[in-house]
Amino acid sequence: MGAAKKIWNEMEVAAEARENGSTEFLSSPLIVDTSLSLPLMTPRVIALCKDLFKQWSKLDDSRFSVDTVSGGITNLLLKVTVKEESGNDVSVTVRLYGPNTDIVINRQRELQAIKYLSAAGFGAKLLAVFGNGMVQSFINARTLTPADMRNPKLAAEIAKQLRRFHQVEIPGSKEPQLWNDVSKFFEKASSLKFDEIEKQSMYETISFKEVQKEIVELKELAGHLNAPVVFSHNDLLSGNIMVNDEQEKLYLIDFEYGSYNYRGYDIGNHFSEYAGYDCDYSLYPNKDEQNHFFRHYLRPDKPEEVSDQDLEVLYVEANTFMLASHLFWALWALIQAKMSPIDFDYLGYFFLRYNEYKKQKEMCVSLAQSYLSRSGRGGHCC
Ligand SMILES: Nc1ncnc2c1ncn2[C@@H]1O[C@H](COP(=O)(O)OP(=O)(O)OP(=O)(O)O)[C@@H](O)[C@H]1O
Repeated sequence: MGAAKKIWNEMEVAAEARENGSTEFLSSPLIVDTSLSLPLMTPRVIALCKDLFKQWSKLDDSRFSVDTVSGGITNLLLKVTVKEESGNDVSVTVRLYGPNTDIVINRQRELQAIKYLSAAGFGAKLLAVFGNGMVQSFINARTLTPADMRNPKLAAEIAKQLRRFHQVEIPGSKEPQLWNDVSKFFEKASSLKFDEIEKQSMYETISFKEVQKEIVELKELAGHLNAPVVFSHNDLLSGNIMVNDEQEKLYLIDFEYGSYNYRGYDIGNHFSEYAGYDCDYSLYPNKDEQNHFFRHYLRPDKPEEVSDQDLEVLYVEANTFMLASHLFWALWALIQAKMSPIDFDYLGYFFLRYNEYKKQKEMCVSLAQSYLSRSGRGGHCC
């Protein structure tokens, strides 16, 4: 391994030192223009890597290769591979934040979370930050498909990992952020103006009075559940879960939306993602599939010993907060429709999520209400 291992070790040592709070992140003020084509962007990414990692500063540019890993709907992710003089390759990922994403993503919150989550063994290691992005270790694993998530073995592993994730303690306020975020999104989403006439007229069909009423009622109902609050991932879709099949190792990645939140929200949001990229909500997990997940979440060591009562509590939480996740991503989509330069039908996505919310509302609300009346709580709710 020689020099390659040395460079890697130096990067990891620096990253670990920062995780222990002993130094700042490696950082550079450089910004890489995300509107450039990959060939034009490549020399700038190489210059950035040389600026950040002094061990690479004297290497010839021909030793670097830069490829696109994913142009997600939020960021651009690049893989940079450096060929060592010894012939060994070292790879890192360079994540370029999408323009205007700081409106929906709290970058300070994300960096703080990465520090502690990565120390607890979650996700990729944070190696450095720069003007409009961050450099992380490259994970050798495949990304899950939506169908993988309902594979019983993988679902059990996701549940187990999510339990561990929820046990990580992140310093700072432990207040659940869901309703703060929804309310911030609502403020922005309800006062947009689109230049395109078609978009503006579609936007004008939305009744924000109705949306606000839905938010207030759901918040009140959910409040009666007294749901446990944990540090949540909040965006556990298949693209944010990777698996190395040989090592049977599962990775939860991308903590952009992570915050203290209701555990049921994280799980309900994850279940909504069974719908996949085509948003086929008929793929939402049935009660047996949900219970399988809950058993492994609640008792990874003895899933069969979870009581019916504990299963019911989590079932009610997950399916009530699933409604909240539709509202959250619907409002998020409206903001993106205005702010994001990415060519995606965000306005259409608002309607997909909001209509699904309306479709599921009655069933989920009556599930929660009948649970609350049986358990003698929340007498006058809703
Ligand atoms: N450290 C990593 N190593 C290897 N591959 C990665 C790494 N991080 C992300 N990926 C791959 O890149 C894809 C996109 O990553 P990520 O979700 O972080 O980007 P994103 O821009 O936030 O995407 P989206 O907005 O669509 O959620 C992942 O699905 C995964 O396949």
